[in-house]
Amino acid sequence: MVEIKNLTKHYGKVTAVNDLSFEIRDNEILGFLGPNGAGKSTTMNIIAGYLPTSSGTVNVCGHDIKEDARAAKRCIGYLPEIPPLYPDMRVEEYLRYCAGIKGIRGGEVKKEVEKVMKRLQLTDMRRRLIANLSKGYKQRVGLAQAILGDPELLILDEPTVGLDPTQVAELRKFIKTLGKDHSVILSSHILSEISAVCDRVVIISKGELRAVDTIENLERKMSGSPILSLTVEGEQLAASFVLGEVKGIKEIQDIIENDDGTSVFKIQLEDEKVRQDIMAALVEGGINVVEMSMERPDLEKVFLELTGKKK
Ligand SMILES: Nc1ncnc2c1ncn2[C@@H]1O[C@H](COP(=O)(O)OP(=O)(O)OP(=O)(O)O)[C@@H](O)[C@H]1O
Repeated sequence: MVEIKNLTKHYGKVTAVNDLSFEIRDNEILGFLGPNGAGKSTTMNIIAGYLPTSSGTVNVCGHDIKEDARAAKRCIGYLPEIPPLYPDMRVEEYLRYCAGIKGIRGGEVKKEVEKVMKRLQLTDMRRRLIANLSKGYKQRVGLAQAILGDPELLILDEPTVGLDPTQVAELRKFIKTLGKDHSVILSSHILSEISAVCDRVVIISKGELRAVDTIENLERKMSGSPILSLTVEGEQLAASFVLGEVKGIKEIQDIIENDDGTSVFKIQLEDEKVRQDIMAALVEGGINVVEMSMERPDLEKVFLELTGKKK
C-alpha cells in the first residue's frame, strides 16, 4: 500500500526525519510510536503529500507522492493532529465542501456525504455549526472528511487526543473496523492504544527508525530469557525438588508464598518449550498446578528501551 524509502526531512538545520524506510501493508493497522518531537507528524504530513521531502521516496498505491501527487492523494484520507475544520460552517456543508476538494462530483457528493455522516453518527448534527460541536463530535467530523470517497489508506495523527474515555473507546472500535478493509497508519502517545488497535508497530526516535515488527515479536525480542510464572498447591519443597530435576531451567528467581497455601515460582527458562517438560514433571511428581503463564515485558518497556528512555 505504502512504501517509504530512505525518507529524510530537514527544517533548516534541524533533521526531523533521517533515512526512514518502512512499509504499510494492505489492510493492516500500523501503529506509529515515538516520543515528542520524534518526527511522527512530519512523516505523516509527507506521506499525505502536504510536505515535501528533502530526500527519499514515498510511494502510495503505486504512485510516487512527488511525481504523481494527484493520483496518490486520491488514495489517501488524512486526519491531521489538528483537524482542518471551519468553525463557521455547518457539518453537512463542510463535508460537501471537502467532497468537492477531493474531486467527488454530481450526485456522488450527496451520496458520499450521507454515507459518512451515517457511519460516524453525525446525521442528527448535520445542520449544527462546527464551532458549537463538542470535541468528540469535532473529531468525528474530522474523521468523516478523512473517509470521504472511501480512500484505501487512512493516516490518523493522534486521533484520540482530548477525548473522554467513552469517546476513545468508540473511536478505537471504529478504527478497528476501518482496518478490516483499509490500510491505516495511526500515531499515538498511548501505548495501550497501540497495543489494543494495531497489528504492527513502527517505533522512531530522533527521526530515526528503531523498530518495525508485530507487538508480540517486539516483546519477545526484548524479553531475553523467558520467565515462567508457576502457581502450585502444597509443599514448596516438593515442587522445588521436582523443578530441580528439569533440564532447561536457568534459575528459580523467586518463590512467593500466598495466604491460601499456594506458592508462586518465577522461573527463568532457556527456552519457552521447557514449559512442557516442567508440566510433565510436576504431574508425574503429584504436584497440583493452579496456574502457569509466561511473563513478557509490555510495549511500554520495549518503547522505553528502544527510544533510549529506559527508567
Ligand atoms: N515547521 C518546522 N520548522 C522547524 N522545525 C520543525 C518544524 N516542524 C517540526 N519541527 C521539528 O522537527 C522535529 C520533529 O517534529 P514532529 O512534529 O514531526 O514530531 P512528532 O513526533 O510529531 O512530535 P509530537 O508527538 O510532539 O507531535 C522536532 O524537533 C520539531 O521541533
